[in-house]
Amino acid sequence: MILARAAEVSRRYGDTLALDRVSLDVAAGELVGLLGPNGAGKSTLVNLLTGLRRPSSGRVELCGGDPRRPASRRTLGVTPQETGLPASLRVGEVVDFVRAHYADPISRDELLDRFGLTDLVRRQTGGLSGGQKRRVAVALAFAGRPEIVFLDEPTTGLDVEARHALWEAVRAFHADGGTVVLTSHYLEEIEALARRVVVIGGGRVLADDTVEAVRGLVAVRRVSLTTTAPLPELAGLVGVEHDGGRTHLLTGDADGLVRELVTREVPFTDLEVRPTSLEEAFLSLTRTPIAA
Ligand SMILES: Nc1ncnc2c1ncn2[C@@H]1O[C@H](COP(=O)(O)OP(=O)(O)OP(=O)(O)O)[C@@H](O)[C@H]1O
Repeated sequence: MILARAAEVSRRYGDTLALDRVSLDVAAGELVGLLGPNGAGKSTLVNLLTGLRRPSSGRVELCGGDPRRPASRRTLGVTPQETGLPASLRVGEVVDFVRAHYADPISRDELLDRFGLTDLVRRQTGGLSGGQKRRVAVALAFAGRPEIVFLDEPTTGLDVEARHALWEAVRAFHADGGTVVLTSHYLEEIEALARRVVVIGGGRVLADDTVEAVRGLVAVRRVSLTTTAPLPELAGLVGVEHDGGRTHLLTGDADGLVRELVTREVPFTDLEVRPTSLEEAFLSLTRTPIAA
């Protein structure tokens, strides 16, 4: 059963095309990571699928209906990228307030325990640290025993220990049959939780595959050299850039590329091989057509 679906969805904000004909199906029981750099369109996609915004064109569905209808959202839990908690309420009071919206909520103690918040139950949210607030915001998505949860960058601002505790809670929800869609800038984070990763860049789905396959796509290296000769056709190139007399070759197999440069007798000086950032890897993916 498909719980969330985007079909050829585009979304514009004025002149900005935030999503460009994106299609995505999330089946019940899946844990899907949306990976992409800043401004890729991840939050926009989450906002459309959770009914916070309308697509400019295309269709979105949540639990078989229009996400903007409250009935479709009954079994939905969301933690948006930014949340505001009522500063003067205690953690326990906020949890109870959210629980009160649902017919069969999880018990307060269980929710607090799952997210390691039991010690904070009497603390006013205004006095919590950024990481503590984030953990409360994520926990609230689970208050109504949702079938599907959308978590937009859930671990932003969390230290390593808190991040791992949160991953554990998400894994437990998923192990019980829950469906999760989470966004992240980090493949490592998605790898820790999901098998399926959807890479979004420039408002498009660049890849929708296993974490292992995507790791191969984004493990791009930059081989820089100075040469006066025109370059022959080289295998495995995902991008070429020129700047100030230097040529930068982006490739998934730097060793193979260097071997090829040598065997093809390309004259070069000042060879340099370095990893690209994920951001650069995404840019090269955006420029290179990738078989979906
Ligand atoms: N309300 C808005 N008004 C105008 N432009 C917007 C709005 N929301 C998003 N955008 C633009 O749409 C594009 C996609 O933004 P979005 O927030 O969906 O990306 P993202 O992948 O979630 O990025 P980040 O990782 O930085 O949160 C960006 O160019 C952004 O500036």
